[in-house]
Amino acid sequence: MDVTLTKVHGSENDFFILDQTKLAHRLSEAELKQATQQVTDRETGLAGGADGVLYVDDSSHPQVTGKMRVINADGSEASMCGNGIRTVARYLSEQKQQTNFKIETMYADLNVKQAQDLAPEVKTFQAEISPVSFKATDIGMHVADLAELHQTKIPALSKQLAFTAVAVPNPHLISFVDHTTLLGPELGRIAGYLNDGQNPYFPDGVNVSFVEVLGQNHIFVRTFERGVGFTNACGTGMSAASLVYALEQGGDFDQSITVRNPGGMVKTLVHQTAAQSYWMELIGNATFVGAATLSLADLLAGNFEHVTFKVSGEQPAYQAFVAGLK
Ligand SMILES: N[C@@H](CCC[C@H](N)C(=O)O)C(=O)O
Repeated sequence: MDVTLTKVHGSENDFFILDQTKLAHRLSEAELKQATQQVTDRETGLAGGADGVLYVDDSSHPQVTGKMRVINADGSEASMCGNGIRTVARYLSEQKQQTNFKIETMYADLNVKQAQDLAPEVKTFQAEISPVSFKATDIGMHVADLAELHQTKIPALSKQLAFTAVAVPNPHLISFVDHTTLLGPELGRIAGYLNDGQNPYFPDGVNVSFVEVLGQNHIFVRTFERGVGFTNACGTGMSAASLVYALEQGGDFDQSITVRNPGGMVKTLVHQTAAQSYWMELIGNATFVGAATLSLADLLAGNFEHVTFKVSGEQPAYQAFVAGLK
């Protein structure tokens, strides 16, 4: 039996979409992990590898169009993926002929919709990012018995940098930095340590983002992701960074925030619904790079010698969009 994996990206945070509803039988939990580790490997994987695999399935929830599960490159499961959900939104939109619908994720059924293209021929979708929590118990954080972490130094990590931790609902640690620090080695050092599985602060790991303020409602976010490492962009990280920017650094609620990243640019909106109750909107490209077809046996064996890869032709428009960013 043949399987098709669609290679996609949001801000060059790249994934394969595998639609379980098209298979004769659903992959087991062990197969999901095995297939993900094999296709994502940057050296030996499929079509240059990827940051993870987005598994699409039917949802049993009423009024929900489909379900997304996110498996990181290392085989761990993430509760959400902001760049990924836009590409799954586009995939389901084309499959089901809908433009405004809900997708089931681990903790919430999230609203998604087609948005105005960010640039010519750059298909764009927007997604609700929620639920938000600052509670240490929701973040998996153990820092000096603190119930929450806001703009606080953790001397074991850095004597200079202050951090805020938030779950959206996957866990994020955010620090506002200058340009030199944004591009320097500190992010890799700190995030590498916090994702080593041994440290006492985030035993299950955490996505770590450094943020530079470029102007009013204009930020740059660089992220080291749990379960992956450095990625070109992290959608939930950019949403979390936008929220912390609005709360701590003078960013505006309910107004478009431009978020640059190493792979391009997205827009976010941060909303407050009640005291300490927030949600965000993430708007960005949902680009299909191409489609790989191979046998299920080869997928599970990690044998990519007999793959047919059909290029979509969308990537030049995306690259022109990035080249035009100021
Ligand atoms: N790249 C994603 C986040 C993927 C999950 C993350 N690695 C985690 O383990 O929480 C995004 O765009 O949000």
